[in-house]
Amino acid sequence: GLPPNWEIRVSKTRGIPYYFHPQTQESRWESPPGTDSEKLKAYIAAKFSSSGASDQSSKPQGEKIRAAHLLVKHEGSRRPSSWKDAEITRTKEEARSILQGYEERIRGGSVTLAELAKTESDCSSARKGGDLGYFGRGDMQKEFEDASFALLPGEMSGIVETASGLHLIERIS
Ligand SMILES: N=C(N)NCCC[C@H](NC(=O)[C@@H]1CCC/C1=C\[C@H](COP(=O)(O)O)NC(=O)[C@@H](N)Cc1ccccc1)C(N)=O
Repeated sequence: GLPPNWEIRVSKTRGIPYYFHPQTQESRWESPPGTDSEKLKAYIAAKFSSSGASDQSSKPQGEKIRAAHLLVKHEGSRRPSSWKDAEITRTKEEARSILQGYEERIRGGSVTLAELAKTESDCSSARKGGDLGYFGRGDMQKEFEDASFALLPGEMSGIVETASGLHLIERIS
């Protein structure tokens, strides 16, 4: 797979995959150092060969993936309320630092995303450890979809922002 926080995206102009690092906004054609190239080559082949041209529009429509997420909402969320909190008043920056703490603990191996999501996620999927089941393109908000589909199974995203709030996403399959 890719080193953490790197994503694979498809260049709209050249229709080929490139590597993107959301936190630094860095993008590059060649894979970042630390990439497990055998696994990545297999992933790219699987992901882009079936659709011929690698642009997303010709992607087989049925492709579904399964992912879990941990959502921390904030005062600017489209629905600042959840099973945990009738009225969510934390700021977006407070939400970000909370989620950064969770991300460090998960990457450090002391806790899993599913365990934290159960008690901490502001999404109703918390009761299932954040598991959203299978979904395809067009089901989720675009930022969430793009981040999820760029993950290899077993990989976790960095912090992803949607109108719902801030998420950590782990692709299951
Ligand atoms: N499986 C699907 N197709 N379910 C429809 C998803 C709708 C989609 N949702 C999102 O994109 C975000 C990312 C993941 C969760 C989510 C938002 C919200 C929380 O944010 P809020 O809406 O208060 O702003 N949780 C949900 O929707 C939950 N039903 C997800 C879920 C819960 C339990 C089991 C399965 C799925 C959207 N297009 O808005």
